[in-house]
Amino acid sequence: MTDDPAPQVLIVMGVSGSGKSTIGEQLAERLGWAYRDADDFHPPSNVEKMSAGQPLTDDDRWPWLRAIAAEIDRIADSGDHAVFGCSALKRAYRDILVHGRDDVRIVYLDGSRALIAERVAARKNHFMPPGLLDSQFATLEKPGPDERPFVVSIDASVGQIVDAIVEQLPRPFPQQSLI
Ligand SMILES: Nc1ncnc2c1ncn2[C@@H]1O[C@H](COP(=O)(O)OP(=O)(O)OP(=O)(O)O)[C@@H](O)[C@H]1O
Ligand SMILES: O=C(O)[C@H](O)[C@@H](O)[C@H](O)[C@H](O)CO
Repeated sequence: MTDDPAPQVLIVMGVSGSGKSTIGEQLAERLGWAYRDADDFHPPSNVEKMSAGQPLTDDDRWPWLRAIAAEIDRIADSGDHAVFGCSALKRAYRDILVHGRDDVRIVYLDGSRALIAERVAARKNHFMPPGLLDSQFATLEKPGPDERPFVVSIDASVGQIVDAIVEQLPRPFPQQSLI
C-alpha cells in the first residue's frame, strides 16, 4: 500500500516500567535494527530531577524531545533503521518526534497501573523511583487512531509481545524476508 510504507523508525512508547527498553531491545534484535534509548538523551539535570522523585515538566522535556527527533530524522533520512524506546507520553511530544513522517511509527505498550507497579517494584538498579508512576499515568495521553499506533498489551511474555508487534507491521517488511 502506498500510504503504508515500511517504517524506518519505530518508537516504542509507554509509561516508566511498561517495558520500553526490554521490548525495544528484543524488537530491534528481531528486526536486525539498532536500539536507541531516549533516556540516554536526557541532560543530567533531568535524570537528577527524576532520581530525586520529581516528575519532569514540559519545559524539561522539549529540548530532550527535539534532540531525539533530530536523531530519528538523521537515521531515517540516511536509509537506516532503528527502534527507539521513549516514553513520549503526550500527543504533543509525539508530534515533535514524528512530525508527520509516515516512515516513523509508534508502538504503544498498553498495561494496567497494577501490573506496571508490580514490575517496577521488582526492578533493580534503575534511577526512576516507583513513586513517579502516578505522575507518569497522569501525564499519559494514549495514542489516538489518527496516530496509527501499533498497540500491544504488555500482559504477556516478552517474546509474545515482540511477535504481536511484528505481526502488525506493514508487509512486505524487508527485514523479515531475510529470516
Ligand atoms: N513482558 C514482560 N514480562 C515480565 N517482565 C517484564 C516484561 N517486560 C518488562 N519486564 C520487566 O519490567 C521492568 C520494567 O521494564 P523496562 O525497564 O524495560 O521498562 P521501561 O519502560 O524501559 O522503563 P523506564 O522508562 O523506567 O526506563 C523490568 O524489570 C523488566 O525486566
Ligand atoms: O518523560 C519522562 O517522564 C521520562 O522519559 C521518563 O519516562 C523516564 O525517562 C523513563 O521512564 C525512565 O526510564
